[in-house]
Amino acid sequence: MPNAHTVDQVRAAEAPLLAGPPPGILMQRAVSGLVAYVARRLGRVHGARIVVLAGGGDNGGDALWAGARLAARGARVDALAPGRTHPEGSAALLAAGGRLHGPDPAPADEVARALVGEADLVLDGLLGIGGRGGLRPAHARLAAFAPPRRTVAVDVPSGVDADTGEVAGEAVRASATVTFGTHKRGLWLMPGAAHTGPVELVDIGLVLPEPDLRALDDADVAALLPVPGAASSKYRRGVLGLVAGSDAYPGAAVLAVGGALRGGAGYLRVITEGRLGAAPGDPHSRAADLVLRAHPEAVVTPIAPGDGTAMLAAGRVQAWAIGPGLAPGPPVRDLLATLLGADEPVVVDAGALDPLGELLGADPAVLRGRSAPVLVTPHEGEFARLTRLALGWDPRTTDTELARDRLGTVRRAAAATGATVLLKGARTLVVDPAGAAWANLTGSAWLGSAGTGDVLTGLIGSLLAAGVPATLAGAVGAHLHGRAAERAALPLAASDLPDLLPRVVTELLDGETAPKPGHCR
Ligand SMILES: NC(=O)C1=CN([C@@H]2O[C@H](COP(=O)(O)OP(=O)(O)OC[C@H]3O[C@@H](n4cnc5c(N)ncnc54)[C@H](OP(=O)(O)O)[C@@H]3O)[C@@H](O)[C@H]2O)[C@@H](O)CC1
Ligand SMILES: [K+]
Repeated sequence: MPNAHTVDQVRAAEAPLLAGPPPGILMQRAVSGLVAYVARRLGRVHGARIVVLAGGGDNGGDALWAGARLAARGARVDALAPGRTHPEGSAALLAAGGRLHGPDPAPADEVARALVGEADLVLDGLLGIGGRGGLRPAHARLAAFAPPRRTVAVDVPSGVDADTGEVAGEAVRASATVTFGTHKRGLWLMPGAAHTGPVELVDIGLVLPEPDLRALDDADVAALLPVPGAASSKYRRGVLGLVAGSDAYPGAAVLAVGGALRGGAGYLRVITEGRLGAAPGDPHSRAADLVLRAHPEAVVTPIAPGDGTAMLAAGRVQAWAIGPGLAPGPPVRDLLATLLGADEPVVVDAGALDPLGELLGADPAVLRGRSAPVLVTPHEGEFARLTRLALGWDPRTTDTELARDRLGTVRRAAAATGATVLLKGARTLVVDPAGAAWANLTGSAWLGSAGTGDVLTGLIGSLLAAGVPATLAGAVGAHLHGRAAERAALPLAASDLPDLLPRVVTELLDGETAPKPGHCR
């Protein structure tokens, strides 16, 4: 299981190792890992042109020492220093035949631009975990010169807050980040996570405490997946009640059903909202027709809008998912209130999120009396609306807070509402009311298209129905959903995802997609 720690946790873990002999051992371990990565990436060190962006702290020290070792192996190394430099690092570089530009006089922009333009690789050692606030102007100017495809960030892309992922002003964009000891939390949190490229973890021998943020890898997900055994039956594997689809939005139900079926639900009851047919007891809905045409294995019950009694009468379930393709309004609020009154786990998405916000606004304790969890799955816009309705947060402030401290903001929302919050996005986060948090490391930017969230809701609902605890159901669902997206033909459409899940699950269970140690995308 990959883990991420806060800067304070890293500092505390480093302290005993820094206090003991031999001096500088941690930095030399870090440098060895960094040089090994660079050599592997370049293929040939001798004759390669390397530019080091060297800040004044130990992060600059790492980059300068790496530069020295690469220069000793025949690379041409130029270091650009916007201020004072790490004394031992710069001395080592000069002794190995490297060149140091700056700090007095400061390297001219034309010189920096020319060197960086010719470089095979740029090592960003401007700032690491000791950085505070936005980059200072001289650092920011150099950061702007770093070419994203040829830049490797040392520990953290400079300008990205290592704790929160905040990017205040200019920040290096790297094609990869080599980080030391553990993943820094900010590497997994947007917007900083967009600056890292793949992250390579170098073990420097830290003994670390419980992580502040976790991620699942393929092996974790394979171990958590509910797999039927000899004693399984369609009921024992879990019955999901999926409330999705209306006459206005029937397609969302089809997508959610696809996700649910490929999530392994043993039995799927689909409740669609429609108008009542001509004869009493003859309800009819477009969503029901579409679902049955696409997925004949689903058992579909059309109900009149807001008819909670008919919804519950569809049969017993182990978990509910509600929202895809529903238009927010009083009928959905009634259905949701009915589900909250029953004590099964519930996934709340899309058209059921505003109604949940209203229920929470009217009674902040509405989720506290339940023993079964409620998992909400908003994207950023829906999160801002949900927290406005439920908690009275100003949506503009919420947007700012999400950019400043995404994890902290989601933790506050989960704690205040009593819901487990899955915030969808480039690095989906899942946080339970007690603050336990997972970041999802799979996926592709192509997932940002209509309908992909409906598939995710069905998938997570299936996992909940099979008995996977809510936070893990969210994290496992997001992982599988992301892996499916990585395998999609491009451009991806949401309806491709359910059909890609069987291959993903098969590979996971066969152990074929295990990532390289320490590597996350
Ligand atoms: N400790 C260890 O054992 C190991 C540590 N390792 C490495 O050390 C790194 C941490 O090193 P660090 O603590 O020296 O911090 P780091 O980020 O290099 O520089 C901080 C200095 O920069 C300045 N500054 C601050 N904010 C700024 C801003 N916005 N814009 C511009 N400048 C700013 C400020 O200096 P000031 O000018 O204020 O005196 C501050 O003192 C870590 O990321 C890893 O790479 C590895 O070798 C493994 C072993
Ligand atoms: K850096």
